[in-house]
Amino acid sequence: MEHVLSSRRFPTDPNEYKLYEEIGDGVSATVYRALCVPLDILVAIKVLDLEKCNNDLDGIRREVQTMSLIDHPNLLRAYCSFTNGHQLWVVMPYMAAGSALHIMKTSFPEGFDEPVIATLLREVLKALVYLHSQGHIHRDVKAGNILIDTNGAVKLGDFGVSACMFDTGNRQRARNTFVGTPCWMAPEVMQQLHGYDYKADIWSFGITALELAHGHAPFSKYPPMKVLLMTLQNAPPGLDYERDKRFSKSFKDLVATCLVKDPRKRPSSEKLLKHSFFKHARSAEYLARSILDGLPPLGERFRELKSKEAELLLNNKLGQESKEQLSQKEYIRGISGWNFNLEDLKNAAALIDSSNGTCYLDVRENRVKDDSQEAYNGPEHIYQERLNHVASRRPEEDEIQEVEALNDAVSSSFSSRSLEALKSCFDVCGVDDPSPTATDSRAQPSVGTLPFQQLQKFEHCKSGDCNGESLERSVSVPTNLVTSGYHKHSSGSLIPEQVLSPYLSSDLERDGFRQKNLSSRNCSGPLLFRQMKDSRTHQSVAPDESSEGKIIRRRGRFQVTSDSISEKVATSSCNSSRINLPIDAARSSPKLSAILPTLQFLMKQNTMQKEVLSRLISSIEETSDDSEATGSSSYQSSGGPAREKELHLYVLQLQRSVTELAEEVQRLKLQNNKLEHQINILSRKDERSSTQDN
Ligand SMILES: Nc1ncnc2c1ncn2[C@@H]1O[C@H](COP(=O)(O)OP(=O)(O)OP(=O)(O)O)[C@@H](O)[C@H]1O
Repeated sequence: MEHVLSSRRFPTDPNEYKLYEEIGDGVSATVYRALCVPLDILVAIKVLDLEKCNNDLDGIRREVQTMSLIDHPNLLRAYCSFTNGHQLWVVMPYMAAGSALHIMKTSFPEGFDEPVIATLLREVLKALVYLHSQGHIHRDVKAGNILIDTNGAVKLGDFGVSACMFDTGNRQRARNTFVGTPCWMAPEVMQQLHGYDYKADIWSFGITALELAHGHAPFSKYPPMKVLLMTLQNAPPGLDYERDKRFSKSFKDLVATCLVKDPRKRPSSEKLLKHSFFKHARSAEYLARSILDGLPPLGERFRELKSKEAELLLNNKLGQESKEQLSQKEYIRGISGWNFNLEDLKNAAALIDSSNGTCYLDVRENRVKDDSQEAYNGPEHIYQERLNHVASRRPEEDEIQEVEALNDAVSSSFSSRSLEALKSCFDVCGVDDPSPTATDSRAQPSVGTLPFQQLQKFEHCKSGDCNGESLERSVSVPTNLVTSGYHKHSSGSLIPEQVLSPYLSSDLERDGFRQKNLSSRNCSGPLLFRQMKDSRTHQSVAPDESSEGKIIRRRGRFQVTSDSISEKVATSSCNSSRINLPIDAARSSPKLSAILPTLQFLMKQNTMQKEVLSRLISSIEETSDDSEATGSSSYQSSGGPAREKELHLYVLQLQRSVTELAEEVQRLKLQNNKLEHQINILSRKDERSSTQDN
């Protein structure tokens, strides 16, 4: 049926659709049930406000193309997409039962039974196997994105047109209102120390399994900051052998297999599909029978959820909203957003109420404690948890220290922008377009059918400075998708040096790949600024013209036009697209533009020095331990007091070095904080001046 539908031409004129009720909303979009009038087919239309994401149309175009190449029965693809005024409409199959999250919220608040979970997860996993084999990372696997049709068909949705936007545009401005809960995010994505790859989806898959089992994701009641710290510092969540008696050993094993902190130790999606747990999976009819029977219509359920949310908002306005409710509200909205801002998180940290005894940070061990987490952990983790558990409440000074330590932990865990993480970012396109050719993606018919011209027009009108060449550049991007599976692609705006190829299995391969791709990566999307790796980056973004490509400055972002784009320039353009601060500053004052790169460079240096010093300290400590051990044995054998004295002196010397190094670390930390503070002031100044300009 779907194949028949997809071979039909869906109109790209909004007047040909009749919008009915709202059936969903996310961070960036509202989804409606609608009728395609000429075809007399019910569809779902995702409506995105392009005006709110003024700086990533290129990303959207790119994703529209990517989406055109996706074709799998378990993936929700688009019939077509087009602009309507300042909106982007994405027309897709209507999944009448809604998302697994909506179904749970309505009828299964405690989670589904195992055969249902196995059936849902198997279908999702099939979609992931396909995506990964195509070189994509979904990055937003969660119950809210598992869509179900009335016949029990399951599709993984949300390729995050939204995500692109919120990486760079409105999200950043609106972040105080919409900071998602990072419950599904893999630790390596949060840290961004060594990059991440398709294994990040496996982690999210494991979290989704827990979500389907309990009715909510682990830590979902906590504010984002706490979730991040718990994910990073605690043992991975899991099914508890006591609490989750109703689940089989194989389910527990599946979850434990996915939720391993080291991504290299997680299985591939293909391997996971062979897990014995999926023997419990049943048919689509079974699913329809067991969870869809008697469900109220989707629109009605959605309205109910919205009114719950409105209630929470009202409580919030009255000043009675607890942090827990806040987080829950975001959860109900189904926000996951791999998109975080350090300041938001620090603010969230400041809000953490450690007095309730449920969660606190052990300053000595730098770990977040959570009474509830035990419930999620397998027995092997519980001992560790117990070790860290401090039963009594602590005095107020300790609490202040906790927040400071929390901030410290965050600063050391994340690079300054590492939490502006990435989200899945597929867009959709007309499925009735002929396949694009491998050799010339510019000739892709989707460009014609899809509203690239409209998007281009839109962008042109908005910015008034686009010469259209950048459009061509973006159009050429997905060629490698078609030509080879060995190119890496993620479903969204990536940090290419951070996102690793799904095909690289060993560490060696990964490292080699990362090295290689530092210079040769595809930079078509909004990328994270690689801090001061190349000081020319800054020089190249300042002028409006460069020798190697025309750089267009647009609302604090830069774009390189296609003519004679060298990779270097493209890289700097992409990178600079994320340097909100320096670029904004540059716009308002040339002096600031001169200072900021230096400040950032210093910050980066400090971080690096901190790392080197920490390594030095630990190696000195090791040496010191060794020498102590050797010392005592030689003392026993020789019994010479001279030797003892010598060793004692040596130990003292080492201790002094350690103290000095610790002081140095402290000094650098302080310096770092000052710099961060200065940058914040400058950025605020800049914001003020740009508001005045406007
Ligand atoms: N094709 C569809 N049929 C039925 N319901 C849908 C469909 N697409 C989306 N929805 C509903 O709308 C909700 C929001 O859609 P979607 O996740 O695509 O928006 P979003 O802005 O990208 O959200 P987020 O970024 O928060 O995940 C979904 O959780 C789902 O409940």
